Amino acid sequence: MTARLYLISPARIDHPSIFADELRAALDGGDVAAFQLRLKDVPDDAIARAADTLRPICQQRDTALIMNDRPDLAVKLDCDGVHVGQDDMPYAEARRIVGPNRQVGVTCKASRHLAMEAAEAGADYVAFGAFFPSTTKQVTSPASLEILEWWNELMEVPSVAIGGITVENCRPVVAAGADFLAVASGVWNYKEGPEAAVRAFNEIFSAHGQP
Ligand SMILES: Cc1ncc(COP(=O)(O)OP(=O)(O)O)c(N)n1
Ligand SMILES: Cc1ncsc1CCOP(=O)(O)O
Ligand SMILES: [Mg+2]
Repeated sequence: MTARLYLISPARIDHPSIFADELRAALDGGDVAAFQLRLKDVPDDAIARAADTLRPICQQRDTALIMNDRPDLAVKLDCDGVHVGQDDMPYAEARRIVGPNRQVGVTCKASRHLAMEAAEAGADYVAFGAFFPSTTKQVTSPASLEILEWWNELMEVPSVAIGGITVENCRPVVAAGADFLAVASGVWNYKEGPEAAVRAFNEIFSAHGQP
């Protein structure tokens, strides 16, 4: 399977209707499997405004809308899933809140043990990282490519690679077998703009899939 892009939102979206144009442009650049609304320290009503504006854009393009941290808001705002980290809540609690029909992804940092645990419990994907220094989040768990190779060899549950991934540095992550590359800055701050970034990532994914 070739890798796919998992887009992470900027940490703040102060004007959802302006950001909507940026998101549309990014998604026009090519395939994006998922878009995660990751608004940190933002009031619920602002998260709701952003979700309501961005949901139809994701739906039109078959991009799953994933809520970060908050399974309650994933349900309330009709998202396709939720992502929870080790400091947010246990997988089982997130699953109980969202039910069986929404996706639950779990941060597993650089830990084989956390990933096995999450997969056995029923997570829809496990996220490993950080693979590179990130300007979006302080990296506390540097991950190496071996964990992706090991996971890809042994397990069916999809893996997400995250942390400082860019068009320029992503090739070894793709080659190591990551199913999804989760990217924030590498898309929003790409020198030629988000649409060009999504196009460039997809060109790399397709080239890797060629015999
Ligand atoms: C796809 C994906 N992977 C990892 C994370 C990080 O989650 P977490 O450790 O809970 O940190 P915050 O993003 O909440 O700051 C993620 N959000 N998405
Ligand atoms: C949320 C998160 N978790 C580990 S690194 C990271 C930030 C991802 O953003 P970027 O692609 O800009 O490094
Ligand atoms: Mg979190």
